[in-house]
Amino acid sequence: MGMFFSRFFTSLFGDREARILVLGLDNAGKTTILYRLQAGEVVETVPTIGFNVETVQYNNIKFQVWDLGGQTSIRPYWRCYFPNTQAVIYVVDSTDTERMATAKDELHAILEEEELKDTVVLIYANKQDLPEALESAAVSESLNLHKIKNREWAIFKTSAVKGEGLFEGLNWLSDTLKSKGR
Ligand SMILES: Nc1nc2c(ncn2[C@@H]2O[C@H](COP(=O)(O)OP(=O)(O)OP(=O)(O)O)[C@@H](O)[C@H]2O)c(=O)[nH]1
Ligand SMILES: [Mg+2]
Repeated sequence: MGMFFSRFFTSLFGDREARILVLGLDNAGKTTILYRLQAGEVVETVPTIGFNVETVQYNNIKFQVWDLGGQTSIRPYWRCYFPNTQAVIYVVDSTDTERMATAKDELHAILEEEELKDTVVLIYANKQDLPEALESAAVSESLNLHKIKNREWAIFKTSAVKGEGLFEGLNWLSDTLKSKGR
């Protein structure tokens, strides 16, 4: 009953909440994206050891955005943050062709996780302001996105430094979460 009323009031007043994890290899631009979304500015970052968490209010959803460090040695700790997550934003450095295969493996490992099986996945093909950046179709192919089954996903080209594509992606995410009644 309590649950019913809280859902009812949420749909009436629109203050839905969603917990989002921002994952991806180190240097992909996760922290830059988090602060671009939250504060609208480019901050100087250092590699994240642990996490940053901020609230981003968008389209009547209060997103609780968790940005986790992506270095190889700390990736095993991502799983500590998996429970109760509605969406994953997976960030790829579109210029890092050398590590595209690693980025693919990490993404598909995430998609296999039981605790994340109901999550929606938004992929940001980041650093599009750089001339050597791969197009989203090439990133999509390198990451084997066509193999993703039984889950909503989308890829957006982004530049965290220019502030491009980020909110388009978040828009897709909020629409998708709303249509799933999350
Ligand atoms: N040119 C360009 N550089 C970017 C972009 N996004 C991030 N960067 C740069 O990439 C570097 C790494 O960015 P971070 O946001 O710290 O990367 P991260 O994914 O949080 O890395 P970890 O915390 O180690 O996992 C920084 O020098 C950023 O300024 C972008 O869209 N374009
Ligand atoms: Mg970081």
